[in-house]
Amino acid sequence: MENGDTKPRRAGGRLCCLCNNRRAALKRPKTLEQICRECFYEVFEEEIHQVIVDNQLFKPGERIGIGASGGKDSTVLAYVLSELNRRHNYGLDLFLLSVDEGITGYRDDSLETVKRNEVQYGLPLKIVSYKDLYGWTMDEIVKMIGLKNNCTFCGVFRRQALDRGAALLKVDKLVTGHNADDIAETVLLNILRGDVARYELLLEIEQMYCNYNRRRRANSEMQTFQNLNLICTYAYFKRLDYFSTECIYSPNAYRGFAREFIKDLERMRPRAILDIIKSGEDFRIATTTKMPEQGNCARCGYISSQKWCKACVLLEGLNRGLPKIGIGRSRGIDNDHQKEMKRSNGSKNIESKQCGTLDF
Ligand SMILES: Nc1ncnc2c1ncn2[C@@H]1O[C@H](COP(=O)(O)OP(=O)(O)OP(=O)(O)O)[C@@H](O)[C@H]1O
Repeated sequence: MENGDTKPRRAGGRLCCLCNNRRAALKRPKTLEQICRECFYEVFEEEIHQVIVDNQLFKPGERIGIGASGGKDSTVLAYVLSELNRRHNYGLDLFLLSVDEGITGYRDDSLETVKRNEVQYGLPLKIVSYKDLYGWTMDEIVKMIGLKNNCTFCGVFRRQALDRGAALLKVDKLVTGHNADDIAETVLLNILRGDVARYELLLEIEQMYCNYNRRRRANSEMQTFQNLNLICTYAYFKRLDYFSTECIYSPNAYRGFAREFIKDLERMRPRAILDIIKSGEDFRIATTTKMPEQGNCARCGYISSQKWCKACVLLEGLNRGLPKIGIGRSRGIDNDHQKEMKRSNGSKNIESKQCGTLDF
């Protein structure tokens, strides 16, 4: 995600619109009100609390995993959730869950931040690694396939690794720190790609709160996301300990363009991001459009609309030295595999290896 660690702009010498007492420190994009730091903390935290309550996201006694990358969003999420859990007596058992993709000089450093967060917030931490789950680190994958398409491997493996880690922790739900900017980018990118099926699936998956329901992500009703600038401001004012370096393997120019475009729009109209998300939510797919049917991967059991899930397809390609299998639009294992095997004259049985070494 974009590094937005800019110092928040001062809102002149005006008084806070909410308390009428302290000096205003920033402007809220939603209401354009000038507010002070203390009122900002309260509004920011209570907005999240309200969404949790309105959508009955959690039940007392539940075990909740927090996807912790060490970045600002998940650090703010972990901090705010543990504060709210205490303040409002949610009665939740919170855990940090990190995925080590095996990216030297990036993830190893950010994991050090998460280890400090473990102590600072008193939340137990579980780390699962691509090496243990799939037998490959991202460093090794990039060595084999180069920089092009490496984000596809990383994204697919991470999504599944988070689910596997959640199963190991026996959590009832997994929450991630996707912010409003991430969601708006995804809405825009999928419209630009004309990929409606993926669009719906991503909207479902890339929500700040995903209900974790063993091997299957249920539809979440959570539809409110905090804006990236506000998250940066919150982390900056609160002096939270987070890691803010960009991944060394993520050139992803197309997403970068969408990000810059959205930022420009936001500068002109602060509500732009929320409006893009709203449009995404209101977007209805024509009933004549064929949607993928969701089932389970025949090999590892993970949620999949194809015979094999994307992670198994990609992993098979890596293990066979045919890493292009499964890259690009999802046409299913049979199609991709046949093409790649034709090219390589291969004749091995595709269903020969298990996906990863850990079971659900
Ligand atoms: N390696 C990881 N381990 C655990 N959770 C992760 C990991 N990478 C991403 N996530 C989860 O997915 C969310 C969105 O991912 P994204 O790639 O935008 O994260 P980031 O920019 O590295 O960090 P952040 O979103 O925390 O600022 C994160 O907030 C986090 O909850």
